[in-house]
Amino acid sequence: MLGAQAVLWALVALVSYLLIQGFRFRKVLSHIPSPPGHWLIGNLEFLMRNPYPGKIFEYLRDCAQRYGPIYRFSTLHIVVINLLHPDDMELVLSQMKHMKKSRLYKFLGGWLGEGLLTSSGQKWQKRRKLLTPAFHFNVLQKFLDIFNEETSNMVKQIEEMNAQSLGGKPLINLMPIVTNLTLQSITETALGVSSVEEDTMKSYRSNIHKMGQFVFGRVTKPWSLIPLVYSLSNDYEKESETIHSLHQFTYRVMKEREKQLVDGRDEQVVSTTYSGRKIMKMLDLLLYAKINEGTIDYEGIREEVDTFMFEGHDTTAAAITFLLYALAEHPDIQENVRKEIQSNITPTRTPTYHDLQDLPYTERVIKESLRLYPSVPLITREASEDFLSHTGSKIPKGTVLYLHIFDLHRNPDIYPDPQRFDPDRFLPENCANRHPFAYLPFSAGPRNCIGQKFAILEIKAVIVGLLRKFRLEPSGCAPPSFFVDLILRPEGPINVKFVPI
Ligand code: HEM
Repeated sequence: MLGAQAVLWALVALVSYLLIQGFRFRKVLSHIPSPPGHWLIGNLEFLMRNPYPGKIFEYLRDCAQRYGPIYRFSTLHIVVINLLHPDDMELVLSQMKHMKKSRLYKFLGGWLGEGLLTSSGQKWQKRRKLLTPAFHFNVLQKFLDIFNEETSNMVKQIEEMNAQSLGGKPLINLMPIVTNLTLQSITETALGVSSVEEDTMKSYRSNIHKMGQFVFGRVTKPWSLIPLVYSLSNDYEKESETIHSLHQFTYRVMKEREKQLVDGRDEQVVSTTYSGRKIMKMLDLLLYAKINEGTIDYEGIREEVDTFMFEGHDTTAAAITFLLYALAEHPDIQENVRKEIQSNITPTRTPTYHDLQDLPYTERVIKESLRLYPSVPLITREASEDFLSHTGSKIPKGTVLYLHIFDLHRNPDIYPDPQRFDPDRFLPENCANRHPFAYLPFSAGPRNCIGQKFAILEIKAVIVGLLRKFRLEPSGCAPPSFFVDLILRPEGPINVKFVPI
Protein backbone atom coordinates (compact mmCIF):
# COMPACT_ATOMS: atom_id res chain seq x y z
CA MET A 1 0.00 0.00 0.00
CA LEU A 2 2.80 2.32 1.05
CA GLY A 3 4.63 1.34 -2.15
CA ALA A 4 1.62 2.30 -4.32
CA GLN A 5 1.31 5.64 -2.52
CA ALA A 6 4.99 6.37 -3.09
CA VAL A 7 4.63 5.62 -6.80
CA LEU A 8 1.58 7.89 -6.97
CA TRP A 9 3.40 10.77 -5.27
CA ALA A 10 6.40 10.26 -7.49
CA LEU A 11 4.10 10.47 -10.50
CA VAL A 12 2.39 13.63 -9.25
CA ALA A 13 5.81 15.20 -8.65
CA LEU A 14 6.99 14.19 -12.12
CA VAL A 15 3.88 15.51 -13.88
CA SER A 16 4.08 18.79 -11.94
CA TYR A 17 7.73 19.19 -12.83
CA LEU A 18 7.02 18.53 -16.51
CA LEU A 19 4.11 20.99 -16.55
CA ILE A 20 6.19 23.73 -14.92
CA GLN A 21 8.90 23.12 -17.51
CA GLY A 22 6.26 23.35 -20.27
CA PHE A 23 4.87 26.64 -18.89
CA ARG A 24 8.38 28.07 -18.71
CA PHE A 25 9.01 27.26 -22.37
CA ARG A 26 5.57 28.51 -23.43
CA LYS A 27 6.24 31.86 -21.69
CA VAL A 28 9.62 32.35 -23.31
CA LEU A 29 8.24 31.46 -26.75
CA SER A 30 4.87 33.22 -26.37
CA HIS A 31 5.74 35.86 -29.02
CA ILE A 32 5.72 33.15 -31.73
CA PRO A 33 2.27 32.63 -33.30
CA SER A 34 0.37 29.53 -32.27
CA PRO A 35 -2.97 27.89 -33.01
CA PRO A 36 -5.32 28.26 -30.03
CA GLY A 37 -5.05 25.52 -27.40
CA HIS A 38 -6.12 24.51 -23.90
CA TRP A 39 -4.47 26.47 -21.04
CA LEU A 40 -3.10 23.29 -19.45
CA ILE A 41 -2.55 20.72 -22.17
CA GLY A 42 -2.12 23.13 -25.09
CA ASN A 43 -2.75 21.72 -28.57
CA LEU A 44 -2.87 18.18 -27.26
CA GLU A 45 -6.57 19.00 -26.91
CA PHE A 46 -6.89 18.92 -30.73
CA LEU A 47 -4.89 15.69 -31.01
CA MET A 48 -7.03 13.98 -28.38
CA ARG A 49 -10.27 15.06 -30.05
CA ASN A 50 -8.99 14.01 -33.48
CA PRO A 51 -6.75 10.99 -32.98
CA TYR A 52 -6.74 10.16 -36.70
CA PRO A 53 -3.50 10.33 -38.66
CA GLY A 54 -5.17 11.95 -41.71
CA LYS A 55 -6.83 14.67 -39.57
CA ILE A 56 -3.57 15.53 -37.86
CA PHE A 57 -1.82 15.71 -41.21
CA GLU A 58 -4.48 18.22 -42.39
CA TYR A 59 -4.20 20.17 -39.13
CA LEU A 60 -0.46 20.63 -39.62
CA ARG A 61 -0.97 21.76 -43.23
CA ASP A 62 -3.58 24.23 -42.05
CA CYS A 63 -1.26 25.57 -39.31
CA ALA A 64 1.48 26.01 -41.92
CA GLN A 65 -0.86 28.15 -44.06
CA ARG A 66 -2.18 30.22 -41.18
CA TYR A 67 0.82 30.68 -38.92
CA GLY A 68 3.92 29.77 -40.96
CA PRO A 69 6.84 30.21 -41.61
CA ILE A 70 7.45 29.76 -37.89
CA TYR A 71 4.82 28.75 -35.35
CA ARG A 72 4.53 27.07 -32.01
CA PHE A 73 2.37 24.41 -30.50
CA SER A 74 2.48 22.60 -27.23
CA THR A 75 1.40 19.17 -26.13
CA LEU A 76 1.19 18.93 -22.36
CA HIS A 77 4.74 19.73 -21.23
CA ILE A 78 6.44 19.76 -24.64
CA VAL A 79 6.63 23.00 -26.61
CA VAL A 80 7.39 22.55 -30.29
CA ILE A 81 8.66 25.22 -32.67
CA ASN A 82 7.68 24.46 -36.26
CA LEU A 83 10.02 25.71 -38.96
CA LEU A 84 9.11 26.03 -42.62
CA HIS A 85 11.53 28.61 -44.01
CA PRO A 86 14.70 27.58 -45.89
CA ASP A 87 16.81 30.00 -43.80
CA ASP A 88 15.74 28.23 -40.62
CA MET A 89 16.26 24.80 -42.19
CA GLU A 90 19.80 25.91 -42.99
CA LEU A 91 20.37 27.27 -39.49
CA VAL A 92 19.40 23.97 -37.92
CA LEU A 93 20.65 21.41 -40.42
CA SER A 94 23.89 22.83 -41.72
CA GLN A 95 25.80 22.90 -38.44
CA MET A 96 27.00 20.26 -36.01
CA LYS A 97 25.28 22.23 -33.20
CA HIS A 98 21.68 21.05 -33.43
CA MET A 99 22.25 17.43 -34.35
CA LYS A 100 20.46 15.92 -31.38
CA LYS A 101 17.24 14.18 -32.39
CA SER A 102 14.14 15.26 -30.47
CA ARG A 103 12.24 13.22 -27.87
CA LEU A 104 9.88 11.99 -30.57
CA TYR A 105 12.61 9.60 -31.75
CA LYS A 106 12.67 8.05 -28.27
CA PHE A 107 9.38 6.37 -29.20
CA LEU A 108 11.46 4.32 -31.65
CA GLY A 109 14.03 3.42 -28.98
CA GLY A 110 12.62 0.00 -28.04
CA TRP A 111 12.87 -1.07 -31.66
CA LEU A 112 15.82 0.81 -33.20
CA GLY A 113 17.79 1.30 -29.99
CA GLU A 114 20.45 3.94 -30.57
CA GLY A 115 21.19 3.25 -34.22
CA LEU A 116 22.34 5.81 -36.75
CA LEU A 117 18.91 7.42 -37.11
CA THR A 118 18.21 7.87 -33.41
CA SER A 119 21.61 8.26 -31.75
CA SER A 120 23.45 11.49 -30.98
CA GLY A 121 26.90 12.76 -30.03
CA GLN A 122 29.97 10.57 -30.19
CA LYS A 123 28.03 7.37 -30.68
CA TRP A 124 26.43 8.78 -33.82
CA GLN A 125 29.74 10.15 -35.10
CA LYS A 126 31.52 6.80 -34.68
CA ARG A 127 28.70 4.84 -36.32
CA ARG A 128 28.40 7.28 -39.24
CA LYS A 129 32.15 6.97 -39.86
CA LEU A 130 31.96 3.19 -39.65
CA LEU A 131 28.98 2.89 -42.01
CA THR A 132 29.76 5.53 -44.66
CA PRO A 133 31.99 3.16 -46.74
CA ALA A 134 29.03 0.77 -47.08
CA PHE A 135 27.62 3.27 -49.60
CA HIS A 136 30.82 3.53 -51.62
CA PHE A 137 30.38 3.73 -55.38
CA ASN A 138 31.95 0.25 -55.81
CA VAL A 139 29.35 -1.30 -53.51
CA LEU A 140 26.44 0.51 -55.17
CA GLN A 141 27.58 -0.68 -58.59
CA LYS A 142 27.35 -4.29 -57.40
CA PHE A 143 23.90 -3.68 -55.93
CA LEU A 144 22.50 -2.71 -59.32
CA ASP A 145 22.37 -6.39 -60.38
CA ILE A 146 20.05 -7.06 -57.45
CA PHE A 147 17.84 -4.02 -58.18
CA ASN A 148 17.56 -5.17 -61.81
CA GLU A 149 16.74 -8.73 -60.78
CA GLU A 150 14.10 -7.63 -58.26
CA THR A 151 12.57 -5.36 -60.92
CA SER A 152 12.35 -8.34 -63.31
CA ASN A 153 10.57 -10.28 -60.56
CA MET A 154 8.11 -7.43 -60.16
CA VAL A 155 7.51 -7.32 -63.91
CA LYS A 156 6.70 -11.08 -63.83
CA GLN A 157 4.39 -10.58 -60.87
CA ILE A 158 2.50 -7.82 -62.73
CA GLU A 159 2.29 -9.99 -65.87
CA GLU A 160 0.77 -12.79 -63.78
CA MET A 161 -1.74 -10.40 -62.19
CA ASN A 162 -2.66 -9.11 -65.65
CA ALA A 163 -3.02 -12.70 -66.99
CA GLN A 164 -5.26 -13.76 -64.10
CA SER A 165 -7.66 -10.88 -64.62
CA LEU A 166 -10.60 -11.47 -66.91
CA GLY A 167 -11.80 -8.46 -68.90
CA GLY A 168 -9.11 -5.78 -69.30
CA LYS A 169 -6.05 -4.94 -67.29
CA PRO A 170 -6.70 -4.82 -63.54
CA LEU A 171 -5.95 -1.92 -61.26
CA ILE A 172 -2.92 -2.92 -59.22
CA ASN A 173 -2.40 -1.63 -55.70
CA LEU A 174 1.17 -0.34 -55.80
CA MET A 175 2.35 -0.11 -52.21
CA PRO A 176 2.37 -3.88 -51.36
CA ILE A 177 4.21 -5.02 -54.50
CA VAL A 178 6.66 -2.14 -54.40
CA THR A 179 7.33 -2.72 -50.70
CA ASN A 180 8.08 -6.36 -51.45
CA LEU A 181 10.66 -5.27 -53.97
CA THR A 182 12.38 -2.76 -51.69
CA LEU A 183 12.37 -5.14 -48.73
CA GLN A 184 13.92 -7.96 -50.77
CA SER A 185 16.44 -5.48 -52.18
CA ILE A 186 17.61 -4.15 -48.81
CA THR A 187 18.03 -7.64 -47.31
CA GLU A 188 19.97 -8.82 -50.34
CA THR A 189 22.11 -5.73 -50.81
CA ALA A 190 22.99 -4.15 -47.47
CA LEU A 191 22.59 -7.35 -45.46
CA GLY A 192 23.69 -9.90 -48.04
CA VAL A 193 20.86 -12.36 -47.31
CA SER A 194 18.71 -13.51 -50.21
CA SER A 195 15.28 -15.05 -50.66
CA VAL A 196 13.48 -14.25 -47.45
CA GLU A 197 10.18 -16.19 -47.56
CA GLU A 198 7.03 -14.33 -48.57
CA ASP A 199 5.35 -15.02 -45.17
CA THR A 200 8.27 -13.61 -43.24
CA MET A 201 8.22 -10.50 -45.42
CA LYS A 202 4.51 -10.12 -44.88
CA SER A 203 4.78 -10.34 -41.13
CA TYR A 204 7.77 -7.94 -41.13
CA ARG A 205 5.77 -5.42 -43.17
CA SER A 206 2.77 -5.72 -40.91
CA ASN A 207 4.94 -5.25 -37.80
CA ILE A 208 6.42 -2.06 -39.24
CA HIS A 209 2.89 -0.75 -39.79
CA LYS A 210 2.02 -1.64 -36.22
CA MET A 211 5.07 0.29 -35.01
CA GLY A 212 3.82 3.30 -36.95
CA GLN A 213 0.50 3.03 -35.15
CA PHE A 214 2.14 2.72 -31.72
CA VAL A 215 4.31 5.78 -32.33
CA PHE A 216 1.32 7.74 -33.62
CA GLY A 217 -0.77 6.57 -30.65
CA ARG A 218 1.80 7.89 -28.21
CA VAL A 219 1.74 11.33 -29.80
CA THR A 220 -2.02 11.60 -29.27
CA LYS A 221 -2.33 10.03 -25.78
CA PRO A 222 -0.99 12.38 -23.09
CA TRP A 223 -0.32 9.70 -20.48
CA SER A 224 1.82 7.70 -22.87
CA LEU A 225 4.23 10.62 -23.27
CA ILE A 226 5.54 9.72 -19.80
CA PRO A 227 7.63 6.54 -20.20
CA LEU A 228 6.84 5.11 -16.77
CA VAL A 229 3.10 5.46 -17.30
CA TYR A 230 3.32 4.06 -20.83
CA SER A 231 5.18 1.01 -19.58
CA LEU A 232 2.10 0.10 -17.51
CA SER A 233 -0.31 0.29 -20.47
CA ASN A 234 -1.82 -2.32 -22.76
CA ASP A 235 -0.28 -0.64 -25.80
CA TYR A 236 3.16 -1.08 -24.28
CA GLU A 237 2.61 -4.80 -23.98
CA LYS A 238 1.48 -5.10 -27.60
CA GLU A 239 4.34 -2.89 -28.76
CA SER A 240 6.82 -5.08 -26.87
CA GLU A 241 5.48 -8.18 -28.63
CA THR A 242 5.83 -6.46 -32.02
CA ILE A 243 9.38 -5.36 -31.23
CA HIS A 244 10.26 -8.86 -30.07
CA SER A 245 9.08 -10.28 -33.36
CA LEU A 246 10.98 -7.61 -35.37
CA HIS A 247 14.14 -8.32 -33.41
CA GLN A 248 13.81 -12.07 -33.94
CA PHE A 249 13.83 -11.44 -37.67
CA THR A 250 16.88 -9.19 -37.39
CA TYR A 251 18.84 -11.70 -35.30
CA ARG A 252 17.96 -14.39 -37.82
CA VAL A 253 19.34 -12.32 -40.70
CA MET A 254 22.51 -11.52 -38.74
CA LYS A 255 23.14 -15.16 -37.81
CA GLU A 256 22.47 -16.33 -41.37
CA ARG A 257 24.96 -13.86 -42.82
CA GLU A 258 27.58 -14.66 -40.23
CA LYS A 259 27.21 -18.36 -41.07
CA GLN A 260 27.47 -17.70 -44.81
CA LEU A 261 30.74 -15.85 -44.24
CA VAL A 262 32.15 -18.44 -41.82
CA ASP A 263 31.26 -21.26 -44.25
CA GLY A 264 32.99 -19.30 -47.01
CA ARG A 265 29.81 -19.22 -49.11
CA ASP A 266 30.30 -15.56 -49.98
CA GLU A 267 33.02 -12.94 -50.15
CA GLN A 268 33.04 -10.37 -47.38
CA VAL A 269 35.20 -7.82 -49.20
CA VAL A 270 33.46 -6.36 -52.28
CA SER A 271 36.57 -4.47 -53.40
CA THR A 272 39.57 -2.59 -52.10
CA THR A 273 40.23 1.14 -52.62
CA TYR A 274 43.51 2.54 -53.96
CA SER A 275 44.51 3.34 -50.38
CA GLY A 276 43.93 -0.32 -49.42
CA ARG A 277 40.64 0.23 -47.51
CA LYS A 278 38.31 -2.79 -47.66
CA ILE A 279 34.89 -2.07 -49.13
CA MET A 280 32.07 -4.24 -47.75
CA LYS A 281 28.33 -4.46 -47.54
CA MET A 282 26.76 -2.79 -44.56
CA LEU A 283 26.21 -5.88 -42.38
CA ASP A 284 29.62 -7.32 -43.32
CA LEU A 285 31.30 -4.07 -42.29
CA LEU A 286 29.64 -4.33 -38.90
CA LEU A 287 30.48 -8.01 -38.46
CA TYR A 288 34.07 -7.26 -39.47
CA ALA A 289 34.24 -4.41 -36.94
CA LYS A 290 32.91 -6.72 -34.21
CA ILE A 291 35.14 -9.69 -34.95
CA ASN A 292 38.37 -7.98 -35.98
CA GLU A 293 38.31 -4.61 -34.24
CA GLY A 294 35.90 -5.03 -31.32
CA THR A 295 34.43 -1.56 -32.03
CA ILE A 296 30.82 -2.74 -31.96
CA ASP A 297 28.95 -5.52 -30.16
CA TYR A 298 26.08 -7.78 -31.22
CA GLU A 299 23.45 -5.41 -29.80
CA GLY A 300 25.01 -2.49 -31.69
CA ILE A 301 24.87 -4.44 -34.94
CA ARG A 302 21.23 -5.28 -34.26
CA GLU A 303 20.43 -1.56 -33.83
CA GLU A 304 21.96 -0.74 -37.19
CA VAL A 305 20.41 -3.68 -39.02
CA ASP A 306 16.97 -2.64 -37.72
CA THR A 307 17.63 0.97 -38.69
CA PHE A 308 18.72 0.10 -42.22
CA MET A 309 16.00 -2.49 -42.74
CA PHE A 310 13.41 0.15 -41.90
CA GLU A 311 14.98 3.29 -43.42
CA GLY A 312 16.19 1.37 -46.44
CA HIS A 313 12.88 -0.07 -47.57
CA ASP A 314 9.80 1.86 -46.43
CA THR A 315 11.00 5.31 -47.54
CA THR A 316 12.04 4.03 -50.97
CA ALA A 317 8.80 2.06 -51.40
CA ALA A 318 6.77 5.22 -50.74
CA ALA A 319 8.95 7.20 -53.17
CA ILE A 320 8.51 4.63 -55.97
CA THR A 321 4.77 4.29 -55.33
CA PHE A 322 4.13 8.04 -55.56
CA LEU A 323 6.40 8.32 -58.60
CA LEU A 324 4.53 5.57 -60.48
CA TYR A 325 1.27 7.27 -59.55
CA ALA A 326 2.56 10.62 -60.89
CA LEU A 327 3.73 8.99 -64.14
CA ALA A 328 0.34 7.32 -64.65
CA GLU A 329 -1.39 10.68 -64.07
CA HIS A 330 0.89 12.51 -66.55
CA PRO A 331 1.11 10.41 -69.74
CA ASP A 332 3.12 13.09 -71.58
CA ILE A 333 5.81 13.13 -68.91
CA GLN A 334 5.75 9.33 -68.77
CA GLU A 335 6.30 9.22 -72.54
CA ASN A 336 9.25 11.63 -72.29
CA VAL A 337 10.87 9.41 -69.65
CA ARG A 338 10.31 6.32 -71.82
CA LYS A 339 11.84 8.05 -74.85
CA GLU A 340 14.91 9.03 -72.86
CA ILE A 341 15.30 5.43 -71.65
CA GLN A 342 14.83 4.02 -75.16
CA SER A 343 17.33 6.37 -76.71
CA ASN A 344 20.00 5.61 -74.07
CA ILE A 345 19.54 1.89 -73.41
CA THR A 346 18.69 -0.62 -76.13
CA PRO A 347 15.56 -2.62 -75.17
CA THR A 348 17.24 -6.00 -74.59
CA ARG A 349 20.22 -4.69 -72.65
CA THR A 350 20.24 -4.75 -68.86
CA PRO A 351 20.95 -1.18 -67.69
CA THR A 352 24.42 -0.56 -66.28
CA TYR A 353 25.39 1.85 -63.53
CA HIS A 354 26.67 4.30 -66.15
CA ASP A 355 23.45 4.09 -68.18
CA LEU A 356 21.51 5.16 -65.12
CA GLN A 357 23.78 8.14 -64.48
CA ASP A 358 22.89 9.52 -67.88
CA LEU A 359 19.12 10.07 -67.65
CA PRO A 360 18.79 13.80 -66.88
CA TYR A 361 15.07 14.08 -67.66
CA THR A 362 14.21 11.00 -65.59
CA GLU A 363 16.25 12.45 -62.75
CA ARG A 364 14.23 15.68 -62.87
CA VAL A 365 11.01 13.66 -62.77
CA ILE A 366 12.23 11.76 -59.69
CA LYS A 367 13.21 15.04 -58.03
CA GLU A 368 9.81 16.57 -58.74
CA SER A 369 8.07 13.50 -57.35
CA LEU A 370 10.14 13.69 -54.15
CA ARG A 371 9.29 17.40 -53.92
CA LEU A 372 5.55 16.74 -53.94
CA TYR A 373 5.72 13.45 -52.05
CA PRO A 374 8.74 13.50 -49.71
CA SER A 375 8.80 10.07 -48.01
CA VAL A 376 10.06 11.79 -44.85
CA PRO A 377 7.79 14.85 -44.62
CA LEU A 378 8.98 15.98 -41.20
CA ILE A 379 12.20 15.70 -39.25
CA THR A 380 12.76 16.84 -35.71
CA ARG A 381 15.67 18.07 -33.62
CA GLU A 382 16.33 19.53 -30.21
CA ALA A 383 18.06 22.93 -30.05
CA SER A 384 21.44 22.28 -28.43
CA GLU A 385 21.95 25.97 -27.67
CA ASP A 386 19.97 29.24 -27.90
CA PHE A 387 19.63 30.61 -31.42
CA LEU A 388 17.79 33.32 -33.37
CA SER A 389 15.37 32.23 -36.09
CA HIS A 390 15.40 34.05 -39.44
CA THR A 391 12.57 36.25 -38.10
CA GLY A 392 14.74 37.21 -35.10
CA SER A 393 12.83 35.09 -32.55
CA LYS A 394 14.97 33.72 -29.75
CA ILE A 395 14.71 29.93 -29.55
CA PRO A 396 16.10 28.64 -26.25
CA LYS A 397 18.29 25.58 -25.78
CA GLY A 398 16.25 22.41 -25.32
CA THR A 399 13.34 23.52 -27.56
CA VAL A 400 11.90 20.76 -29.73
CA LEU A 401 12.09 21.75 -33.41
CA TYR A 402 9.93 20.30 -36.18
CA LEU A 403 11.24 20.90 -39.70
CA HIS A 404 8.35 20.54 -42.13
CA ILE A 405 9.82 19.32 -45.42
CA PHE A 406 6.35 18.73 -46.89
CA ASP A 407 5.30 22.39 -46.45
CA LEU A 408 8.70 23.71 -47.49
CA HIS A 409 8.33 21.84 -50.78
CA ARG A 410 4.86 23.29 -51.36
CA ASN A 411 5.70 26.91 -50.57
CA PRO A 412 4.31 28.92 -53.53
CA ASP A 413 6.98 31.62 -53.09
CA ILE A 414 9.62 28.99 -53.85
CA TYR A 415 7.64 26.70 -56.16
CA PRO A 416 4.95 28.70 -58.01
CA ASP A 417 1.71 26.73 -58.50
CA PRO A 418 3.13 24.15 -56.07
CA GLN A 419 0.55 21.37 -56.63
CA ARG A 420 1.47 21.14 -60.33
CA PHE A 421 3.80 18.27 -61.31
CA ASP A 422 6.50 20.01 -63.33
CA PRO A 423 9.93 18.37 -63.69
CA ASP A 424 11.28 21.51 -65.38
CA ARG A 425 11.47 23.14 -61.98
CA PHE A 426 14.71 21.19 -61.72
CA LEU A 427 16.30 22.41 -64.96
CA PRO A 428 19.67 23.91 -64.00
CA GLU A 429 18.56 27.41 -65.01
CA ASN A 430 15.46 27.13 -62.80
CA CYS A 431 17.40 25.92 -59.77
CA ALA A 432 20.23 28.45 -60.08
CA ASN A 433 18.67 31.07 -57.79
CA ARG A 434 16.82 28.71 -55.49
CA HIS A 435 17.80 28.63 -51.82
CA PRO A 436 20.06 25.59 -51.25
CA PHE A 437 17.84 24.51 -48.31
CA ALA A 438 14.56 24.82 -50.26
CA TYR A 439 14.64 21.19 -51.38
CA LEU A 440 15.29 18.61 -48.67
CA PRO A 441 13.87 15.16 -49.47
CA PHE A 442 17.02 13.60 -48.02
CA SER A 443 17.56 16.32 -45.39
CA ALA A 444 20.94 18.09 -45.62
CA GLY A 445 24.13 18.78 -43.72
CA PRO A 446 26.10 16.31 -41.61
CA ARG A 447 23.00 14.23 -40.68
CA ASN A 448 21.61 13.90 -44.17
CA CYS A 449 20.37 10.57 -45.51
CA ILE A 450 23.28 8.16 -45.76
CA GLY A 451 21.31 6.01 -48.25
CA GLN A 452 20.31 8.65 -50.79
CA LYS A 453 22.50 7.40 -53.63
CA PHE A 454 21.34 3.86 -52.93
CA ALA A 455 17.71 5.03 -53.05
CA ILE A 456 18.06 7.01 -56.28
CA LEU A 457 19.82 4.10 -57.99
CA GLU A 458 17.09 1.70 -56.94
CA ILE A 459 14.32 4.10 -58.04
CA LYS A 460 15.94 4.52 -61.46
CA ALA A 461 16.40 0.77 -61.94
CA VAL A 462 12.73 0.17 -61.16
CA ILE A 463 11.47 2.95 -63.42
CA VAL A 464 13.62 1.80 -66.33
CA GLY A 465 12.55 -1.83 -65.89
CA LEU A 466 8.84 -1.02 -65.67
CA LEU A 467 8.53 1.68 -68.35
CA ARG A 468 10.25 -0.53 -70.90
CA LYS A 469 7.53 -3.15 -70.43
CA PHE A 470 4.36 -1.25 -69.55
CA ARG A 471 2.39 1.91 -70.19
CA LEU A 472 1.02 3.13 -66.85
CA GLU A 473 -2.59 4.27 -66.81
CA PRO A 474 -4.33 6.13 -63.99
CA SER A 475 -7.16 4.67 -61.92
CA GLY A 476 -9.41 7.68 -62.47
CA CYS A 477 -9.86 8.02 -58.69
CA ALA A 478 -9.45 11.24 -56.71
CA PRO A 479 -5.86 12.23 -55.86
CA PRO A 480 -4.58 10.48 -52.73
CA SER A 481 -4.82 12.09 -49.33
CA PHE A 482 -2.00 11.47 -46.92
CA PHE A 483 -1.09 10.64 -43.41
CA VAL A 484 2.17 10.29 -41.55
CA ASP A 485 3.13 7.58 -39.13
CA LEU A 486 6.80 6.81 -39.59
CA ILE A 487 6.75 8.07 -43.18
CA LEU A 488 4.35 9.78 -45.62
CA ARG A 489 1.67 7.30 -46.69
CA PRO A 490 -1.41 7.43 -48.89
CA GLU A 491 -4.65 7.06 -46.88
CA GLY A 492 -6.06 4.48 -49.26
CA PRO A 493 -4.54 2.22 -51.91
CA ILE A 494 -2.82 3.82 -54.90
CA ASN A 495 -3.90 1.88 -57.96
CA VAL A 496 -2.43 1.95 -61.46
CA LYS A 497 -3.00 -0.11 -64.63
CA PHE A 498 0.05 -1.71 -66.25
CA VAL A 499 -0.68 -2.07 -69.97
CA PRO A 500 1.98 -4.14 -71.81
CA ILE A 501 3.77 -2.25 -74.59
C1 HEM B 1 13.61 7.81 -51.22
C2 HEM B 1 14.16 7.20 -50.19
C3 HEM B 1 14.65 7.88 -48.95
C4 HEM B 1 14.31 9.10 -48.41
C5 HEM B 1 13.31 10.11 -48.96
C6 HEM B 1 15.10 9.27 -47.21
C7 HEM B 1 15.07 10.40 -46.42
C8 HEM B 1 15.82 10.57 -45.28
C9 HEM B 1 15.79 11.73 -44.44
C10 HEM B 1 14.95 12.98 -44.69
C11 HEM B 1 16.65 11.52 -43.41
C12 HEM B 1 16.94 12.45 -42.24
C13 HEM B 1 16.12 11.96 -41.05
C14 HEM B 1 16.28 12.78 -39.83
O1 HEM B 1 17.11 13.68 -39.76
O2 HEM B 1 15.55 12.50 -38.89
C15 HEM B 1 17.23 10.21 -43.59
C16 HEM B 1 18.15 9.65 -42.74
C17 HEM B 1 18.62 8.37 -42.88
N1 HEM B 1 18.40 7.51 -43.94
FE1 HEM B 1 17.25 7.87 -45.55
N2 HEM B 1 15.88 8.16 -47.03
C18 HEM B 1 15.65 7.30 -48.07
C19 HEM B 1 16.27 6.08 -48.29
C20 HEM B 1 17.20 5.51 -47.47
C21 HEM B 1 17.87 4.26 -47.72
C22 HEM B 1 17.69 3.42 -48.98
C23 HEM B 1 18.66 4.00 -46.64
C24 HEM B 1 19.58 2.86 -46.37
C25 HEM B 1 19.91 1.95 -47.23
C26 HEM B 1 18.49 5.12 -45.70
C27 HEM B 1 19.11 5.22 -44.48
C28 HEM B 1 19.04 6.33 -43.67
C29 HEM B 1 19.72 6.42 -42.39
C30 HEM B 1 20.52 5.33 -41.71
C31 HEM B 1 19.46 7.71 -41.89
C32 HEM B 1 20.01 8.33 -40.61
C33 HEM B 1 21.29 9.08 -40.98
C34 HEM B 1 21.94 9.79 -39.81
O3 HEM B 1 21.27 10.32 -38.94
O4 HEM B 1 23.18 9.83 -39.84
N3 HEM B 1 17.61 6.01 -46.26
N4 HEM B 1 16.72 9.65 -44.73
